Amino acid sequence: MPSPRNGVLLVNLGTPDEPTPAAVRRYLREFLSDPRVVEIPRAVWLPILHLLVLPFRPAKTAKKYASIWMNDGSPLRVYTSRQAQLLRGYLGEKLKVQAPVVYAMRYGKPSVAEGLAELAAKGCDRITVLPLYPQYAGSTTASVADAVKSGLKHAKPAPTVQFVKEFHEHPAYINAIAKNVNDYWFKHGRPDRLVMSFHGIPKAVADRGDPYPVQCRRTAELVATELGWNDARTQVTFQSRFGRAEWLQPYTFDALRALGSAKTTRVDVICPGFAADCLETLEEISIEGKKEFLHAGGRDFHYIPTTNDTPAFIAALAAVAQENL
Ligand SMILES: C=CC1=C(C)c2cc3[nH]c(cc4nc(cc5[nH]c(cc1n2)c(C)c5CCC(=O)O)C(CCC(=O)O)=C4C)c(C)c3C=C
Ligand SMILES: [Fe+2]
Ligand SMILES: [Fe+2]
Repeated sequence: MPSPRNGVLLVNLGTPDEPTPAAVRRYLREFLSDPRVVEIPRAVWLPILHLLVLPFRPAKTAKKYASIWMNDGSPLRVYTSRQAQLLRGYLGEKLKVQAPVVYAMRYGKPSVAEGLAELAAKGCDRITVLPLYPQYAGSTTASVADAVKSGLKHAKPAPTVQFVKEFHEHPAYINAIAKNVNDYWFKHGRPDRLVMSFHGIPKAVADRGDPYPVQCRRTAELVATELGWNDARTQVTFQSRFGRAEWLQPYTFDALRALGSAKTTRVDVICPGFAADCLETLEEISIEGKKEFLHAGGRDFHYIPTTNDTPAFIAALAAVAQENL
């Protein structure tokens, strides 16, 4: 019997191929058609999506993507692909675990099915799927699980799959976030207030039992404690509200405006729920959030880049992957 061969599949959300309305429309069509993402009856949602969202939103969103685009493409893709490459090296050299690591995107390319096929072609029959979402949410994590299930429908023989449901309180993850903040503060000094901003979800979804907000608050508490800032200087907020329904509160922009009005001298913002910098951090927080704070009367705004390809975060991914190999 040949020994089983491990492989790791990192999965992130996905991002447009180009910062153009057409590419953004393709991306949003796939993303927002997922019933895990918009939990309203299809007969109600699909007409709204096709008549009110897809004709208008892509042009606006494409401009935002253009403002953060990197030489090598969308930041989310650039960092996710670096994470896969660095994790492969880390597992092999530091942990002596020979396991191919590939990345996939839940929406767009390379798809989860393609990632699974690539690992199968490398001879992997035990696959650890590591969604790059530290906090579990139905709209993100469970949607990756759906894609894995359908991606393996025709696999013969199907590999054994270990699915990482969450790592929101893993010590190596908490350490990577705290170290990133401390390194930043060592270079740039400390703020008066630290805002930890997480992507929101609809309040109704949370009320139906999604563990996401509890996990976000747990992560924030652990990071704050690690920093010695588990007190009134730190606050947790939720960003990226989509649509008119109520989302998790407090909203990040409201909090930034309130801090500005209170003449807070300096605010630093971190986004611990994002494994990679992306539109939601680089445009919404670093550009728009800064404007909100400064226009309201704040003086100094710092967005601390997320952990991206920092060694401590790669070590955290390696620890999480290894525990699930
Ligand atoms: C980190 C976890 C995320 C959760 C939870 C999440 C929920 C969620 N998102 C939308 C709608 C949109 N999100 C968009 C972008 C986006 N979202 C996440 C992460 C989470 N989303 C990331 C990493 C990104 C950035 C992608 C990139 O290319 O950089 C967008 C697209 C941009 C836009 O048009 O505003 C939408 C739309 C919903 C509805 C939802 C939960 C119900
Ligand atoms: Fe989102
Ligand atoms: Fe947004």
